[in-house]
Amino acid sequence: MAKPKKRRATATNPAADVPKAKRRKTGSVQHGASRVSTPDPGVLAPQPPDSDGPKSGQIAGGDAQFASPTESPTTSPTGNAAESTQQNQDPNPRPARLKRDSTASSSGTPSTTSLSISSLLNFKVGAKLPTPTSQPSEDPDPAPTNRDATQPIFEFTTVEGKGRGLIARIAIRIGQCIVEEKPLLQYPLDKQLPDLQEEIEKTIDAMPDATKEEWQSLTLGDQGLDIEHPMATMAKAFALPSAHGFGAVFSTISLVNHHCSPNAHYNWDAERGVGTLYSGHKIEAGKEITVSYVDYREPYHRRWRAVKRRFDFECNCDTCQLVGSEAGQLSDGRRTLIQRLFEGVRNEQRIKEMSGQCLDDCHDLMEILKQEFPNPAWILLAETCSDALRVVATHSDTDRAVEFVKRAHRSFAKCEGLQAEHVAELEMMMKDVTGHKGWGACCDMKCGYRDRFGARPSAVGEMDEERLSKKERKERRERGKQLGELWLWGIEQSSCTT
Ligand SMILES: C[S@@+](CC[C@H](N)C(=O)[O-])C[C@H]1O[C@@H](n2cnc3c(N)ncnc32)[C@H](O)[C@@H]1O
Repeated sequence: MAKPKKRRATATNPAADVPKAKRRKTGSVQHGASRVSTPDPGVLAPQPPDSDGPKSGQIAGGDAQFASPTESPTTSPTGNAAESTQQNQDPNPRPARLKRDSTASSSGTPSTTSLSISSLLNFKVGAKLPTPTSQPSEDPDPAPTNRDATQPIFEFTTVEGKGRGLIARIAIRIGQCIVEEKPLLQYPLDKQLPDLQEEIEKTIDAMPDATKEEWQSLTLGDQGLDIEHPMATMAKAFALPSAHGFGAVFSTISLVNHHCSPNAHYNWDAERGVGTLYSGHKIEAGKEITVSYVDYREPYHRRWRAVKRRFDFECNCDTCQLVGSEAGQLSDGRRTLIQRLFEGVRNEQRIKEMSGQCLDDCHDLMEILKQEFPNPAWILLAETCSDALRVVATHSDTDRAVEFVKRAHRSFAKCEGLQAEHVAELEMMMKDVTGHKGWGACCDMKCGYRDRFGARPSAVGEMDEERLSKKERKERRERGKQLGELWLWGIEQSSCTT
């Protein structure tokens, strides 16, 4: 998984969005899914074994924690998958195709620095993060967590045309934590192979035996490895983005294969220094668990090139196999549109001057995403809610912001867990939405926002509900819901005035 690129990197989500309070630094390895502060070059972080020994749910001796088949929190639509991406990576990642001992341990606590990873969420500088609670407040449909689980819900199997992969042993619910684990090691992605080789050798030498074994079990031979820099090429092949500009190699998560319509989502949790893998939608027993190594919103040819250039293989996933067919053309058309819409709704000038259009576009995005990913790409839906939140926050529209922040929180929580940094930020915003970094950024009374978006209309009349039949009450509620949706997205319809 060499060359991870920035998570959710977009032209309109610059590092400047990151709250200053969260741009902490340490002298060495840095953690945080996508933003870099200045890393101390060349510091690799060997991961010492947990002093407490293996915990339940870990791969023996290690820190990977799995969801338990016995745990069954309620689930609902949620979070999927996306790109875990970072762009400054190695050009020649090589796949390693060797068996691994699934009982080996992962380990270690990297020295951490925390950076805000919320490329889509803008929080005011100096805002204090809440301590994440076990359940999101006011979330009627909380994301399941399985962090204390005891049994793996997947197994490692050979997958045709891909080498090893993770297969669901049992049905996995939407938004379920599949695994979270500490990395075996981390390294700066911009290191050149000779330097990296040297540093990784030192790091491995310093590893406890159990960790060393896990590292070795990732690959059992030299196949695909650069003879002069075998360790470095191996690290590049298995790295996922961790702190900005750094890659992390995991005992388990690094073995998840790529798909252009993935069903799981990888995230780096900077606060805790762990990688997490959450299911993006229901995964049936026997199905492969996949993530996307690249920005899968792109059409086929761009994805193909990105995978080839950064990871040096040709994707054979179901979505890529549509190429040349009508379905493939439709998919490409939708993804091209999805990309354009994302770009448009993140353009600050446009948010200020064409807020109505931006909100419309967010609404269209939701619809197209649902068409393109019938198994919902929840991470993309979550991002869309965040984008809509930014639009309405810019214009100090509290009513809509409250709604979007709830939706974004719920979707992100299911993709990345309640403890993820920006999920915690959203949770705090749910208490005070004016804490959004962009709150009130547009003070221009000529922007037209107020003309177009009025206050929330009362969805239904004053009629006494008790006089209605059950059926009428139900219809009325449905109608109210529809009107609420139209209002939320600023969609003008005469029926709104019912
Ligand atoms: C990080 S490794 C994943 C684990 C790997 N399957 C193994 O056995 O070590 C990435 C490699 O897996 C293979 N792979 C992953 N996803 C694939 C896909 N969609 N199509 C073809 N090969 C894939 C490629 O060889 C790639 O270089």
